[in-house]
Amino acid sequence: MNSRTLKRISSVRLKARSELKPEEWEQHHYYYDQNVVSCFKNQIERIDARNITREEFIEKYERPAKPVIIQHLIDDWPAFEKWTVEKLGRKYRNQRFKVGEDDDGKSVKLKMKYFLDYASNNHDDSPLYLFESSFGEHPKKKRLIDDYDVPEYFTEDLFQLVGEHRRPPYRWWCIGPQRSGTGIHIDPLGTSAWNALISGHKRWCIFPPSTPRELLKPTSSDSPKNKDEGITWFKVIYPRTQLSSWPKQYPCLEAVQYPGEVIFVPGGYWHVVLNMDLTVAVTQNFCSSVNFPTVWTRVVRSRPKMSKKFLERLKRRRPDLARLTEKIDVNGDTGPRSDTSSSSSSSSSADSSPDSTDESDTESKPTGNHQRSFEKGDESVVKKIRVSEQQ
Ligand SMILES: O=C(O)CCC(=O)C(=O)O
Ligand SMILES: [Fe+2]
Repeated sequence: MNSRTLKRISSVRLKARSELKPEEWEQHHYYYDQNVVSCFKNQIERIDARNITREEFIEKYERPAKPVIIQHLIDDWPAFEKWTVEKLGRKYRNQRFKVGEDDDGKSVKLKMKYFLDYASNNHDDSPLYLFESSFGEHPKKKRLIDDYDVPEYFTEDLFQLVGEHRRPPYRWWCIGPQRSGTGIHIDPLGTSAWNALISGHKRWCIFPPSTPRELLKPTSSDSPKNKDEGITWFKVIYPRTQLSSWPKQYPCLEAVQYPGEVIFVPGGYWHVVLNMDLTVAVTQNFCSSVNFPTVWTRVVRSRPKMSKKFLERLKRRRPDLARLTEKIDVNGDTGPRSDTSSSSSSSSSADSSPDSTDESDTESKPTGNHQRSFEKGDESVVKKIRVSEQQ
């Protein structure tokens, strides 16, 4: 690493992971372990988008909630030419991108030129991960939007109805150094996701929604300072999933995602990701008419203000779904929540108080050393909630 880079990285490391002393970033020597960044499993079904229409995809995969890797869905994206490390380093050289959050929930940012130097020249156990959700609102970074299109299978996007400024964050542009990743989690608000890989390789494990969190989540005794990191999961939990004693009803689906492939993660599924080499990807979460009943329940419970606006817009634009909300029992069980704190099963005050603000939201998108929140505008809110959840 260049000495300027090192200087910037030292300061960013301290802000993004205040619990780690400088020497603790490399304490496990994972850099020297080739095993964790290798994978020969291929347990997630693959399909070729050239032979499957949107309607077929919805009936065969989205409705039955089947995880699947889709080939040839994004072959025409300009991103394959535009998002090479060289070109990104030139076009966005001095733009600052989010690589983490500080203890107050504020974004920690780093210029592209420093991040790319760090990404290819660090020995960290779980390196910083560039995970940017607000590129759409930024004069220069918003040029990234021109380089991809939402794939045709995923074009229904009901949160669009509440407006760009009111909807929860929904798209993330990601550059992951080797060994960086996303700890085990369920995506927020019952949303499903697609994740499109432009370059590099991602190792995925996916588990059914019914898998008990106690089986899947590393604890502080497994790894006192790194329990939420993707690599920690692969070191600590993954080996257990491969034993004959692992419960058969919670199968581990493991696969490598290759460049050009899009993975579909249905709402409610647990998933964990490790970047096997330097990756560039874009991912979006969505509410469609298929996952609408679950998402609606979650929105009413944790974003009461947004749910009112959502219903108002649905009445005008999707009266069928507006009528459907009357039949949904929002107090019923919708399976595991998306929060990651092991102690938290309590519901937010929003559940019972219609006047409470959306700030009581407990649905965040927390992963590894980057916490992706589903809150817009005030990132500190999420941190506040996460703290209060753990009390
Ligand atoms: O590519 C990754 O790191 C996984 C991202 C993910 O699961 C998420 O953003 O929810
Ligand atoms: Fe996710």
